[in-house]
Amino acid sequence: MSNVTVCVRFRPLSHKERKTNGDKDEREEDVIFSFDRVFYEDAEQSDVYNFLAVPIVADAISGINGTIITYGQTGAGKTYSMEGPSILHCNKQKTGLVQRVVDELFQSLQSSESMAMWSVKLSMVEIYLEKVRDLLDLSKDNLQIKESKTQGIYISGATEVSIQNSSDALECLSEGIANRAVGETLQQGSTSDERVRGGKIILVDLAGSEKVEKTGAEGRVLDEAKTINKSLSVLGNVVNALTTGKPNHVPYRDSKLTRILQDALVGEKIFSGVSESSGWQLKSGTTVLLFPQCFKCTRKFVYCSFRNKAYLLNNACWSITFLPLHIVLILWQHLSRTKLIKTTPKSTSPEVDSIKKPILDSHGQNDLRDRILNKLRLSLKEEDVDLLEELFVQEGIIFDPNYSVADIDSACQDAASQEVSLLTQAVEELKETVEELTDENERLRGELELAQEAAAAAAARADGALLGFVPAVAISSLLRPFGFVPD
Ligand SMILES: Nc1ncnc2c1ncn2[C@@H]1O[C@H](COP(=O)(O)OP(=O)(O)OP(=O)(O)O)[C@@H](O)[C@H]1O
Repeated sequence: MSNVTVCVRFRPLSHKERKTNGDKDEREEDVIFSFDRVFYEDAEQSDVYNFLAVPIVADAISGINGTIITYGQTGAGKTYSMEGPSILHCNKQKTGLVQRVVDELFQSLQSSESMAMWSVKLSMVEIYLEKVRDLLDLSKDNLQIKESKTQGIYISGATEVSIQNSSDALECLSEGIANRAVGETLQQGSTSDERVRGGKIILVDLAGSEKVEKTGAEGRVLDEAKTINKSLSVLGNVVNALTTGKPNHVPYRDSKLTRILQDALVGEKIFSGVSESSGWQLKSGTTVLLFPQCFKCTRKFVYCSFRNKAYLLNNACWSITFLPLHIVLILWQHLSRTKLIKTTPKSTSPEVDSIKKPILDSHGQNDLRDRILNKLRLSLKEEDVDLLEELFVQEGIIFDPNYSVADIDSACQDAASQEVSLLTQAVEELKETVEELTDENERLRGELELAQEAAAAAAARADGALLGFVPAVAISSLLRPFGFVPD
């Protein structure tokens, strides 16, 4: 059964980060996401592997494809999670996902009788400026992505190294990594009798999109950043199309990344008997999205939760000083929709159960979130909606599992009317101020007129003695051009 799992991993702060701002509480606001699993800074590599990769290896051996994608800003820990400190030389505790996947794969294959005939092939490619480069043969710098009935999506002409054991695999991976891997694919196939069963594991280290914003990059670096952004945005569009009812127009072909990941993301119409089922599902096995992060401060609220797998990440936060937050949010929005494709929740471990907080089901939660925010946006400004979000979170309205949909709706209305009444009060206060100012203006005008009359009378008395009668107004207009202004 298809499944998309979304995890976040917080790495420990480095010594320098601790010195600069690690001890300070710089939080202005919390960021709250929900994930299938949160790995905190004390999580071991084995915890991450056991949760997200073990099922993928088991699926691959049964001929089901699996994909692990890491996404995050520079220095967040993508490579550490994937490869550990070094693909070849690192202690057991720090060994990354790639090595563990390889070890487990060979152990399982070698111990499985039904897998007496198997073969494992490994390819490594990098998508660079929308060209697929072969990291095991750098002369192949523009490989084509093709599709066949038997193989599904494949990279035509990519070097496939036959691997007999895990140390061969790691040597080969290390060679490819030295050629600067962005994406890595590890493919395993097996044959038995006349049946051919192939499972593919794709391991992807997505480049971060923040580079262009933070560095003001130019030239080639800018081109690089733009293509990275484009492929991330196409990834979002693909997931969007799969989840929002236009599966006939899924733009897999708009980027090399999505084309390669098509098997992992593909939507497939499910037929049940003679009647077509309503849903679209992922055809492949598990796709895992791992977001490595630093455990730092935050500025904005976000929340989402998923059916039977909702986690409240209380007080978990990170710095947006270098986080391309809007990119993450857009991606996140797509990812939360991805969850809607999933039809059968997987059972989770007791450890996971102990930290999770199931809320509403994914449809309910997403509908509810959209409804609340759309309602508020109709009547309030964006900043006000942000404030209300803050209020909701502080009051625990959104996330308290005891709140019903009706409670939340009514809380939303209360908050909106509270906002309206504050605004009405402000208008009343403004009206009073305007009235006071009008009165003051009137009073000043009166004083001015009196003063003008007095001045006119005095002038008339003086002129009358010499010239006879001259109207006061005429005197005042004669004197004004010379700067005379009566008190
Ligand atoms: N979970 C962790 N535990 C201990 N150290 C970690 C952890 N995650 C990352 N680190 C350390 O943090 C630093 C940055 O990690 P890493 O190189 O994996 O980041 P990255 O996301 O791959 O960055 P880039 O995109 O620049 O390659 C490294 O020194 C790494 O050893």
